Amino acid sequence: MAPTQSTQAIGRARGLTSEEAARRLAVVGPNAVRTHRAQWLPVLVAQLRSPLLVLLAGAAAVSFFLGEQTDAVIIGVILVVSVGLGFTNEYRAARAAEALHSRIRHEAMVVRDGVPVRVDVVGLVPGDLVQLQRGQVVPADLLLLSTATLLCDEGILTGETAHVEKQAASDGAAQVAELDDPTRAWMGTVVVGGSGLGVVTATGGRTEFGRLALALGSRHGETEFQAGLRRFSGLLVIVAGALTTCVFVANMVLHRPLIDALLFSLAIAVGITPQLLPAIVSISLAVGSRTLARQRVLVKRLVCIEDLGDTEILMTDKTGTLTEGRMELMRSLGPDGAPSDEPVTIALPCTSAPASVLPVGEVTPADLDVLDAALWASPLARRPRSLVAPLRRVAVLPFDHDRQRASVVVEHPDGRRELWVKGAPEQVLAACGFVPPGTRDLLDAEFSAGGRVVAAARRVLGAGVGDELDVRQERDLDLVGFLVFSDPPKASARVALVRLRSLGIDVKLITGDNPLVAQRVCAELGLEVRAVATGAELRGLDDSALRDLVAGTTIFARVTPEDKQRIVRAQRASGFDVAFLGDGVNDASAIHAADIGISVDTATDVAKDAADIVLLEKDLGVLADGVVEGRRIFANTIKYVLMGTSSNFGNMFSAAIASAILPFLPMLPPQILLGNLLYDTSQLAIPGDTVDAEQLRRPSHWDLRLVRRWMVLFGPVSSAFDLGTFAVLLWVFHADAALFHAGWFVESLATQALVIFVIRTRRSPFYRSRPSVGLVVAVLAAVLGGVALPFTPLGPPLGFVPLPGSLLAVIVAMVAAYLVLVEVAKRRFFRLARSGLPDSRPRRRPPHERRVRRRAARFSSPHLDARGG
Ligand SMILES: Nc1ncnc2c1ncn2[C@@H]1O[C@H](COP(=O)(O)OP(=O)(O)OP(=O)(O)O)[C@@H](O)[C@H]1O
Ligand SMILES: [Mg+2]
Repeated sequence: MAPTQSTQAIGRARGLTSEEAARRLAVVGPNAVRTHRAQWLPVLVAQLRSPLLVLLAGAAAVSFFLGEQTDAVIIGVILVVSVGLGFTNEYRAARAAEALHSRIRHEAMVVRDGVPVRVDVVGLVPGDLVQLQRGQVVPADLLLLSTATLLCDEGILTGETAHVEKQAASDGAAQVAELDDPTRAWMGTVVVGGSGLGVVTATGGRTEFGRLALALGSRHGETEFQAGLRRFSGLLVIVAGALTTCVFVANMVLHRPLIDALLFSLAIAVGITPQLLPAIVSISLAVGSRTLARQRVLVKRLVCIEDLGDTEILMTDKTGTLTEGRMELMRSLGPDGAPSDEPVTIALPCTSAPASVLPVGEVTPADLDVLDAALWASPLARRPRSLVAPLRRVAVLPFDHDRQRASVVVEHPDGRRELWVKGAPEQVLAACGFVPPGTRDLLDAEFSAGGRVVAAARRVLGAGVGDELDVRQERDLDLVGFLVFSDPPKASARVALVRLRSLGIDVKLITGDNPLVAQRVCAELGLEVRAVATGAELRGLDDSALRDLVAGTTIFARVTPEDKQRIVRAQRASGFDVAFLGDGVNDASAIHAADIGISVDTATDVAKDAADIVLLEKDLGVLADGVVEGRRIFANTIKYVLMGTSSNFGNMFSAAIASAILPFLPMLPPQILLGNLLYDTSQLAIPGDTVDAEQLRRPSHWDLRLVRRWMVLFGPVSSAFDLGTFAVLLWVFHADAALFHAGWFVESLATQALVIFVIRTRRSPFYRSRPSVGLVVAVLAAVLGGVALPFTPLGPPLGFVPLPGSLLAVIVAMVAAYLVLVEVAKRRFFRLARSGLPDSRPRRRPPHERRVRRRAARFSSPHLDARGG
């Protein structure tokens, strides 16, 4: 356990001076458990970590000393260029990720030089005085100096869902802190109620949370997409390993020179493995994140873009997303529906502003939430404002999303005390002693009109009663009336909903508001509602009943934060990829529970923190753009994968077979590597390729089985074709080794590079889909370069001779025939794939680990020593 700061700190209500804070920061380092600085060394090391490259370099070195200098040098150059290519692309992407990270700031309220200032959480040092408020993530381990009904959710540390009540430390505070010590607030936990002030005792890696986060390692958890990539690479490694071994053994049996056989088999293995896959993915993501940033979507981690593309169900809140979110008080009504000032009067002091903001007249908009701010600003509140100004607020029980009420004990100048309550009408009526007949009908009519309705009620207290206020006192109230706020549907949301539907995304509404209001909003926006459920209906259900209900329901209304989370879980449990969009404290746990958590720049800390994606604007249209971008990236990555598993793979496979049959090696190791390099370079244009509109219409999913079936079908098609080429070369052109090498080099490069035009689209024939200019240029350049090579001065050292015109003509014809063959096979393949083939979904990561990682992203610094001690 961390040693506590001396209790003298309690006396230092002025906090640290800026100089002292800077001095301490220099000593203890930033308050971070991660670094997001792009570092070139690890990127380079990752490039070199491929055992294949190391083996190949080793073998080349050996052959250098055995006298094969030219070969060895050529291989060396090709390897350096390959690694350089991967490195520059990956590093550029890492820089893009760094830039992205710096755009999302996390701050805490800290007292420095005697005044409260906002400080980047990374700059906190032991001894800093930190203010805590509902919705905040505790920015460091704290010893609490004062609290006001401070409640923390420590689930991130303890795994328990119960909220923990905190209290201020007395002077003789224990020197050793235990996790269950109520006078401590721990970094990474969430303030769910009340407020407090604490002094920082530990930062960064020395906090409880820091230890937990560091134990997980600094790498981010895999997303579904990355897991898919990893399994795919694993598949290829196995295939490459088996093939290489066979080739090597066969060549040994044929008494070929050891080094030649080794170099040849290694070159084949290099040819098969998709070395550029990581680079392709990184470029796609970096380009995608820049595009998204322009569309006002910030992605916390690059890889989340692809998961965004997976979205099948979007669960969203109402206020500000489907509605304008700019509230205006329209009416203040008595219980009978007649206009009355009284409800406004009662409601005004029931704000979440701390009780210390006294008298009531001094409440400022900064202390208020949207609804309360609208109330205070309303012209209808002019007279009531002067009525409440002389009142004293004795005690406050702030609004919370579970009970959906706010209460306050007010004292009149003559000493009379009253309990004033405002909140969701259902909740306030439940606490009223008598409800006049007709009131519920009045209420339903107001709800159906779609506005936000809040009820006000009161109870007279005995003299001197009410210094302390708790929930049990919210009873036997007299209903005073209702406040009706307008919150009109957003015009842009209608268009966005249509777009989301056309993307195959099912939109559902989860709100704390009344079901009739939710229905009205959906009706106005044209969102088809299958069924409506309220939080109360869900609470009695067990998991499987809940899952069934959630599956068929569009609107979930009057839900608590806990309900929101359960709904998201239940929806995911039926196997769908669920995105959740919300901005309040009450949304944070649901954001965490979703596959893709989405929040808004203006959201509360916790919501923003829990999110993978932050919208600079709360707008569904922007989100639809993000989904499209995610799918585009995914589609392009899959193109590369399918490419790598068809011709490229087939060519290497035929070379392997041919090596066992031919009297000479079918291609020399440097030639294989060079062809591979040219091919790879042309593939670097894939991330910028266009994607057919129909491919963007469905959620994207990794389907390893599809890839495997593709490989099994197209590998042999390509190989069969190669064998045909061999036959032509040997028996028609009577090629010797050099001519054979040159002929097959050109033919294999042309087939494997050009086939992208067939594979990149599911349309048939392929020319009905237009590729990007960049791709066309890159592929043609690679192929023409390959064809020209034997005619250049580079030809002879590489072991090529110029091709006769007749052979070139035959190769052109064969390549054309090959493309037609693949086209036909492709059509059959996708027809088969469409019928049947249930999706095999990968297992998901344990949610808790994911939460720790997401929260750790908050405590990230661009400095290398970020791990702090
Ligand atoms: N400041 C407040 N004081 C009193 N009652 C409030 C206040 N804010 C909201 N309410 C009541 O509580 C209900 C639930 O509000 P809450 O903010 O929890 O819903 P929400 O789930 O965030 O809704 P949305 O989906 O619109 O964002 C509201 O419908 C309203 O009746
Ligand atoms: Mg909300």
